[in-house]
Order: sequence, then C-alpha cells, then structure tokens
Amino acid sequence: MADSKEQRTLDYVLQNAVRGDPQSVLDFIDKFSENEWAMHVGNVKGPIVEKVVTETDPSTCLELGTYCGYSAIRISRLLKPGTRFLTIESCPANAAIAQQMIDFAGMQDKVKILQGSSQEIIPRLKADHQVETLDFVFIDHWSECYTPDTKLLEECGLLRKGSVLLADNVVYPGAPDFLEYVRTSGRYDCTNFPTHLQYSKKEDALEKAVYRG
Ligand SMILES: O=c1[nH]cnc2c(O)c(F)c(-c3ccc(F)cc3)cc12
Ligand SMILES: [Mg+2]
Repeated sequence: MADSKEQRTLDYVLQNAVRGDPQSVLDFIDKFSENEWAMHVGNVKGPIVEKVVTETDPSTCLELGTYCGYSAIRISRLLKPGTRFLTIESCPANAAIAQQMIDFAGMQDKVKILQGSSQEIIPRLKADHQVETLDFVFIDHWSECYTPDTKLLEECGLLRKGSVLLADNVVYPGAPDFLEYVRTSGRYDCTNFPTHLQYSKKEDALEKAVYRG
C-alpha cells in the first residue's frame, strides 16, 4: 500500500533523529514538514504552547488531536515526574504513527494515546483512566469539535477552578464558535496569542481559556 505523508515523516525521523532525544525528533519533524507541509503545531507556535504549559505546571494533561505525536512530545518532555499526559486521536493510522514517534523520543512512560472519538472517551476519563480533574487541555483536533468537547469537559466535571484550555488554530483554519463561547460564556478568562501558521507566513493564533470554576 502506498505510504502516507505521516508514514514518510516517521521513517525520516527514525532514520535521522537521535533515539531518546525529544528535541532531535521535533527538529526532524519540522525539517521534513518544510518540504511536505503537515499540521504539527510546529516550531513557531510550539514555544508559545511550552510557555503556557510551564506557567501552568500541570499534573494531569489532556490533548485532543494527537496526529503524529509532535505536540505530545513537545509538552510531555516539560512535565515533572509522575505527571500524566493523555492524548485522544480519532484516526487509528495516526495513532499508530504517533505511538512509534513517542516511543522513539523516549516519552512513552508519560504519554498515553487513547484512540477513538473524543465525545466517547471524555465521559470515560474518570472511570477508565483515573482522572479527577484536568490541569491543562491542549485542543488541536477539529475546529468543529472544539466547543462541543469543551462543554463536555465541563459537564463531566473534568474542569476545576484554574484549569487551562489552550486551543490551536483559532484564526486559521479558525474556530469562531469556540472563541465566541469561551469569551462570552462568563466561565473563562481568555488570552489570545497571535502567531503564525506552522511552516507558513499565514496568520494564526492560540487562545488560552482559564476556567473560573
Ligand atoms: O485539522 C487540523 N487539526 C489540528 N490542527 C490543524 C492545524 O494546526 C492546521 F494548521 C490545519 C490546516 C489545514 C489546512 C490548511 F490549509 C491550513 C491549516 C488543520 C488542523
Ligand atoms: Mg493545529
């Protein structure tokens, strides 16, 4: 079967990056993506994500949208021992690529990939994955799902006062209903981080929304 862009990216990393070195894996994913554009959060937005994570100092993290594991590697390498990083990926093929990428980077003990629908997995996080509440949520799957999944996190009691949501792509491709919701619901304190789309000159932004509890 013809390989995919995601498989080609993994092969390139396995052949060139240093096993057990997360930065090396990130650098080679970025290098490959300069030639074959891909939706990794990338090396321009990545440092903004890292700054928010470091300021939050989370113990329990959730990511919506694993893709190839780039942001899971970027974030999990910052987390203190004993921290858990759960990441939901709807596409089985991407989840398999991501697992190999995360293993190669040496992050397999911190990162747990949950393959399936966020709408099905989120309500099971407490019962199946011993989650009490989430300290940090990186939202980076499909803009149409940002709002329904945010409301589901609230309804499932997974957010507490101070829980930090950080959403990618709120300008490009855009998540207008999510911005409207977090900025007007009265439940969040929001901060916008104007930046650029990965591997591109197009404008994009991240939105940070801190749950008021
Ligand atoms: O679907 C997505 N999920 C998560 N993140 C994305 C992203 O960061 C993108 F840039 C894009 C994107 C795709 C095509 C474009 F022309 C521009 C951005 C898509 C996603
Ligand atoms: Mg994105």
